[in-house]
Amino acid sequence: MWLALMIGNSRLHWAHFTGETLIHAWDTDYLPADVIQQLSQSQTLKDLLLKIFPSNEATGKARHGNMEDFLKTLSSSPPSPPPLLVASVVPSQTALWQTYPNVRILTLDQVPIKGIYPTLGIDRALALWGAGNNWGFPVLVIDAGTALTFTAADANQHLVGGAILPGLGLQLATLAERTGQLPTVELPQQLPQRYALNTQEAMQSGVIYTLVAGIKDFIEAWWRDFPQGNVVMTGGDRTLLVNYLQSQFPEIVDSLNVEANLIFWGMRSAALLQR
Ligand SMILES: Nc1ncnc2c1ncn2[C@@H]1O[C@H](COP(=O)(O)OP(=O)(O)O)[C@@H](O)[C@H]1O
Ligand SMILES: CC(C)(COP(=O)(O)O)[C@@H](O)C(=O)NCCC(=O)O
Ligand SMILES: [K+]
Repeated sequence: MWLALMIGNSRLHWAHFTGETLIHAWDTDYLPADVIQQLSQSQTLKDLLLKIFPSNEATGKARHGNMEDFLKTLSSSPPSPPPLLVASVVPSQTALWQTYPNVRILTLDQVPIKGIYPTLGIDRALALWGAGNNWGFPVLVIDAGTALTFTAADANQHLVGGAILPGLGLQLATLAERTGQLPTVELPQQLPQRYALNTQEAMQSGVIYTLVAGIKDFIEAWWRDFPQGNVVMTGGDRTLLVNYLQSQFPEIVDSLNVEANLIFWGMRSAALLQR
């Protein structure tokens, strides 16, 4: 067994693999440096997972099923800390994981997309590779994370390019942080009223309606250039975004694939290629 860790700008994304099979994926907050040090001494998988499973329910909520049940099902454990494959877009966080004994850090040159520019985020490259392997190329990946990114590759698995903008959460947070009167606002579960009559809903409306319109525009432009092109959405805000899109442009959602684990598929494939 082995663990994959994708370090994003908001949090850590984990996956537990047995060989090529993804058993379980979950997210946690960043871990303090001393906890990472302790992980190196973890003798069993359960031991290790208990350390990286935060007590805080909200941040530790497993993507699939319940973590407690999952831990109970673990029968065999390896004798030493399990191999850890790390990909990161946060260099200060990557540095903390260098101490882990059985660690491998993925780099951009290990992702077989052609025409990659040197500063492309490895999360974007891995998600693109994972999506193309599963649905086929050409493919456009929309990653609704801290930043929202569009990343596309053509039928020859060559990078077409993409775009980066502040994600849903970041747009709202920036408004609250950089103004004198705007409050902290959560993302609503459903599409709000476009014409809001209070500040919170006005912020939600502005951020959500413009982002949804922008996503629709990117997807339509993609289909003009690549009529057979696939579109895959991932990232922490994917479900909310699909809800919003569904209310306004259901025909777009019909042609959209939504997958939480794209980056892990890319990591699995990159790991296999390196062997
Ligand atoms: N527990 C959580 N912690 C942080 N972000 C969360 C959480 N649950 C949902 N989100 C949403 O996920 C988004 C971040 O997406 P994610 O893909 O996890 O980020 P990254 O990969 O950049 O770390 C935030 O904008 C937020 O709205
Ligand atoms: C665009 C990103 C900040 C997205 O990061 P995320 O929101 O997934 O944490 C990351 O992919 C990155 O730092 N990219 C480097 C610049 C580029 O891709 O061109
Ligand atoms: K992202």
